[in-house]
Amino acid sequence: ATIRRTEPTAGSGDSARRFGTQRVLVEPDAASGVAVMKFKNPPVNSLSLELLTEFIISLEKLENDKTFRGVILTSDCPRVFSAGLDLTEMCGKNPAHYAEYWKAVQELWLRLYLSNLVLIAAINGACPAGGCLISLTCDYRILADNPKYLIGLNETLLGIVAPFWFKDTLVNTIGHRASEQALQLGLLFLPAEALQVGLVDQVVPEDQVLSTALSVMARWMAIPDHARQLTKNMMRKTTVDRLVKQRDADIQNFVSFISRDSIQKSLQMYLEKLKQKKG
Ligand SMILES: CCCCC/C=C\C/C=C\C/C=C/C(=O)SCCNC(=O)CCNC(=O)[C@H](O)C(C)(C)COP(=O)(O)OP(=O)(O)OC[C@H]1O[C@@H](n2cnc3c(N)ncnc32)[C@H](O)[C@@H]1OP(=O)(O)O
Repeated sequence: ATIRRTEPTAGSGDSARRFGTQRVLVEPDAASGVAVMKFKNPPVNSLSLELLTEFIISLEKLENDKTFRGVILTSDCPRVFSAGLDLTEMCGKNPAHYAEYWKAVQELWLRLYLSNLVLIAAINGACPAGGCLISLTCDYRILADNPKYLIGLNETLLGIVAPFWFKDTLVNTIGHRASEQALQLGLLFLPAEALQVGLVDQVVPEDQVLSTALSVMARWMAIPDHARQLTKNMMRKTTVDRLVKQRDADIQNFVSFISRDSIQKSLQMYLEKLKQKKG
């Protein structure tokens, strides 16, 4: 994927400078050590190969810069946090493309789930499937209180299956029984339901999502990094290791599953339905 970096905006010092790429805007505040990362892949922030690649690059840059200890993930697109994996990357392409795409999805999850940074999701829009997965990798989730902003792993509604590491991430967050129902039924939760089941940690009015994320961040930043990071590692490493041990097999599984005629048909029909919704 070709990555175009954005120029820093004119400002009065580091904290006023923006950086990032075409699809991932980064607003750093060096003074507080917190950066706000905004996905900008209109119309719905679908996780295309380009967006995944730019996300990984931007995250790596922040991880390697000791100035930053916390990142808030949010959307620059109105009403959608992320529509999840890009269905056009999984439809009508060849096995080599599917393999490359899946490797990038794995890579992003691995980096996010064990990130040394404090990650907070400021969920300011709809958050299905892969979008929900991204938020689940964070240490804390704040969802805007809007009945249109549904969140959940809805893969079964598309006729596909959430991979085991999506499932593990959900189980680690809301527990086994709730995950069993949520995954099989492909549940998309309203904000109040998401809060009740523990899928998000707070639901706040839409105009307070970012300010709430910043004040929650201050609390997490007050904890010494080494102690917090070791604790996070202790909680999450077993889950990560499961995928690391079988990364290639997981790619092969994905490629053969997604290449099936029946799965391709389901995905095409789902995409068609999304397009028809407008007309
Ligand atoms: C047993 C072995 C198992 C191995 C594992 C195998 C397989 C598992 C693989 C993957 C797991 C999958 C994870 C996923 O994330 S799949 C994606 C699921 N996403 C969704 O279901 C969301 C679909 N989108 C929506 O519901 C809505 O778009 C929205 C996000 C609620 C926003 O609604 P809004 O009304 O604002 O927009 P539109 O619906 O009009 O959409 C605008 C435009 O965007 C296109 N689009 C929407 N979502 C996607 C997407 N995910 N990918 C690509 N394109 C998308 C939509 O078609 C419209 O396009 P148009 O051309 O008409 O403008």
